[in-house]
Amino acid sequence: MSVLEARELVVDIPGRQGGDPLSARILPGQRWGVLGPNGAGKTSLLHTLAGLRPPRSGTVLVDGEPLAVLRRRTLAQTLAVVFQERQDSFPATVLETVLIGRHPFLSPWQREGADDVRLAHQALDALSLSTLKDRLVSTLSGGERQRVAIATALTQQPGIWLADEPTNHLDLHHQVAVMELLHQQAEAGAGVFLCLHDLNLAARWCDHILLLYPDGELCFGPADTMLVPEALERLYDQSLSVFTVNGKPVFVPA
Ligand SMILES: Nc1ncnc2c1ncn2[C@@H]1O[C@H](COP(=O)(O)OP(=O)(O)OP(=O)(O)O)[C@@H](O)[C@H]1O
Repeated sequence: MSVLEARELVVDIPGRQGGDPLSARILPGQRWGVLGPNGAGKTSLLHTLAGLRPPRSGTVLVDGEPLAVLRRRTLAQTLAVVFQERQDSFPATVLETVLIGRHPFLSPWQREGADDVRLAHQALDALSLSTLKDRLVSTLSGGERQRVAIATALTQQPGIWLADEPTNHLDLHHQVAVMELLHQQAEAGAGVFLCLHDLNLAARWCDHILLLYPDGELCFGPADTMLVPEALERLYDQSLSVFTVNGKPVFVPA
């Protein structure tokens, strides 16, 4: 189990002055959803938390250690990133790609062992990809590639998930399956941090919400305190109608 912490973190958004510093801890078992309009800085925040982009100021810590002093290998054994965009041009099969999730645990030139292959097959099964295991990733549909990316992260068995729009390209059934999978990961002790565009997926599956405004203003807290129509209407500059289904709010454009 791992803790991801942002301490007085200001993300470096080119051309943006200021921005609220973020001080928050993503604890084991928590499911965070980041909401905000296009260009608000969700991806930049996620990349900064992953150590892929230097912050303008402040620190990111994993288990109390600043990213700057953590070995990349240790970080890769702890934290998985599912990117919004990816290049799958390298000619590799689905199984070979998913096995990349085991690489942080292998020494240089070490081949994957039986346990690594078993974990990869489990992940393929969880994402309904087993029948595609020998296909070249470059031949897959957008939604199938998205599921390969999530299966690769699952094979990594991370304590912290950073996923940028993990339901991108997915049909309704697979959106629900992926959100359920992330819920199970949290129940097993992972911290989950997601950028989302779908308010209703966030309302149903996230227990913490971070609202990110285009000028860098932010606020966060338990989901039921953040998913307030007035706040969301200001966030998206869009009037909303709200219904309640199974005890959860459902938002539709008014
Ligand atoms: N390398 C860069 N150079 C210049 N501008 C950048 C760079 N990276 C990000 N930006 C700008 O920073 C802002 C935040 O981008 P980011 O991708 O983080 O937003 P987002 O909230 O994830 O948007 P979306 O919902 O469209 O995915 C955008 O205006 C973007 O154009």
